[in-house]
Amino acid sequence: MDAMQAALGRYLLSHCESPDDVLRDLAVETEATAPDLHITHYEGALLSMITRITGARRVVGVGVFTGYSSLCIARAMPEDGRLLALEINAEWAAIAERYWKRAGVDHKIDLRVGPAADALLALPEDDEVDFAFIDADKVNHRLYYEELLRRMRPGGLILLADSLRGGRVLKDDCDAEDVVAVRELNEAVHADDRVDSLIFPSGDGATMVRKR
Ligand SMILES: C[S@@+](CC[C@H](N)C(=O)[O-])C[C@H]1O[C@@H](n2cnc3c(N)ncnc32)[C@H](O)[C@@H]1O
Repeated sequence: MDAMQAALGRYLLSHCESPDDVLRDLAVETEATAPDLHITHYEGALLSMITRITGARRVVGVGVFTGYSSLCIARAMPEDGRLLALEINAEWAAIAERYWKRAGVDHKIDLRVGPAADALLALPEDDEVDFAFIDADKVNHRLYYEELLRRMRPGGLILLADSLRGGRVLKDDCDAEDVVAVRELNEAVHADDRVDSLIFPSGDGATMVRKR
């Protein structure tokens, strides 16, 4: 990252809602747990903003990790909103639960520990999801996308994390499994006439998808 990019990153952070003590402590504990997996505070603030703008009450989060994104979404949901939070790793999910409780949003979150595919396939077909944030194992994002799209209400929003893979989606000779999966998903979403979509360059890129 060059100096201008780093300075702009700090500028963006200084112009969004600041993290409170709960988010700050969670970031510190997360950094000590698995430094490379967590979302940034800027991305968390963006998730809060999207949740507020859309007024989402039925939300699904795929890939909880230690709970930063879920906490930002849950705080921004109305009191009767419900977030179905899916995470395969019980140790990380336990950290998330502690911070959700401390923030007073645990009553809004239904945590399921196990493979996300199992939980999504078990959801009723007529479910009316308003907003879904998919940020888990990239090779399965296509499956999560399809299962959630079937359950979104028209006008509902899906946000897919990490759509650029650090620029490796551009490198045709890169055949890493996650990069190939994301590249194929980007093409499939772009060609999908059930949705409007665009990739925007926040973090590692994110695809915003609106069901028609
Ligand atoms: C990039 S991290 C998510 C970061 C998170 N959104 C946050 O707020 O910081 C990806 C997460 O997906 C989880 N994951 C990977 N495979 C999964 C699966 N099959 N089902 C559910 N969760 C999975 C990982 O354990 C990890 O916690």
